[in-house]
Amino acid sequence: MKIAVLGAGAWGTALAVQAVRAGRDAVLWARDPDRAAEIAAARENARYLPGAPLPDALRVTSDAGEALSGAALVLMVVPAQALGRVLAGLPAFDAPMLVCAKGVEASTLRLPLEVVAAVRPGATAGVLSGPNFAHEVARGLPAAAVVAAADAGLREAGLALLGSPAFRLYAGEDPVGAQVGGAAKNVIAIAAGAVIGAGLGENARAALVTRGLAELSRLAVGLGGRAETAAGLTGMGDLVLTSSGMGSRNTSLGVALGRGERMAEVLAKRAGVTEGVATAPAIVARAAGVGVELPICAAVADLVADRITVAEAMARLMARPQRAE
Ligand SMILES: NC(=O)C1=CN([C@@H]2O[C@H](COP(=O)(O)OP(=O)(O)OC[C@H]3O[C@@H](n4cnc5c(N)ncnc54)[C@H](O)[C@@H]3O)[C@@H](O)[C@H]2O)C=CC1
Ligand SMILES: O=C(CO)COP(=O)(O)O
Repeated sequence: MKIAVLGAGAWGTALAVQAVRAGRDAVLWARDPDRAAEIAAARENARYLPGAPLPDALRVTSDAGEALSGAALVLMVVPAQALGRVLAGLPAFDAPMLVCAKGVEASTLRLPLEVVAAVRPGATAGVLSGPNFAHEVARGLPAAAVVAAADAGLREAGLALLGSPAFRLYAGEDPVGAQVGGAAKNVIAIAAGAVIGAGLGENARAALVTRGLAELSRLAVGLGGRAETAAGLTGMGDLVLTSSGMGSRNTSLGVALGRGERMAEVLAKRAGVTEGVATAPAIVARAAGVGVELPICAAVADLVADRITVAEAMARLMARPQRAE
């Protein structure tokens, strides 16, 4: 059985390695032919996932038709802001897909599966999400994630095709909650990093992570998802992982901002995507549309737009009216 992995960043590369480990015929698609050739020749994705050798059986191509031909499952692993454009440019395919991006499309305020529905109406799609740093999955270290989809066949196929002893997959029936968790945790992680960078302490970080969880839970419910999903791998699990240390790009960006660096300087130094930056204002606007307030995400949106400092953002959050937890 073949799995096509579209997007050769860190996570796409790690998932392609995982697909081979799970016994599948895996093909990794990179949009740039030179990059695809470079990865195939070096047997390593030196730019996005250095130090992770690629198994011989993994094929790398820049031809999307070749990647998709005969695939039983497609993993969409381009960043959230590129998902719609990439989907629109693909040739026709029938295989179900799992979107692995975590974010909200800034131009439309859509969650990833809403992007799929708009660009590829009728496609069977779900999400793969959970606390998973790419480099650890590539090494085969133990990890768990959720295949969340409305379609039972896709949930079963995802678990059967991609799971392995070190990559434990759970079926999830709340794709909305899973997508909100994946998107919001990136934003909250920026806040968590920012307070650490600014020297505001571990108490502040724990408070932000916990109240951030309340934000993502409220929004999941506001968009038709389930509150309890927030307590699972795609909510609390990923929020804890992402907010815990410099292994996260979102947290490390927050730390740099907390230390007083400007956004332009921070972004200029990084090669990969930091999803929380574009998602912060988008998720706040999307939540406002359903009457849900996200004060921490709103503070991050102001922070990444260089409108306030970390100290000002924290002061604003601390000055909110007292209320029941
Ligand atoms: N890196 C990780 O540990 C994990 C990442 N994710 C999510 O997976 C998604 C992809 O992240 P990474 O693989 O880490 O990204 P990355 O930063 O390692 O690489 C970005 C990839 O996206 C490609 N790309 C950028 N703009 C594009 C465009 N307009 N069209 C097509 N391709 C484009 C780049 O060429 C590159 O291959 C994100 O939504 C991220 O939140 C999810 C779980 C783990
Ligand atoms: O999604 C991730 C972990 O689950 C990766 O987080 P960062 O994008 O912050 O590195």
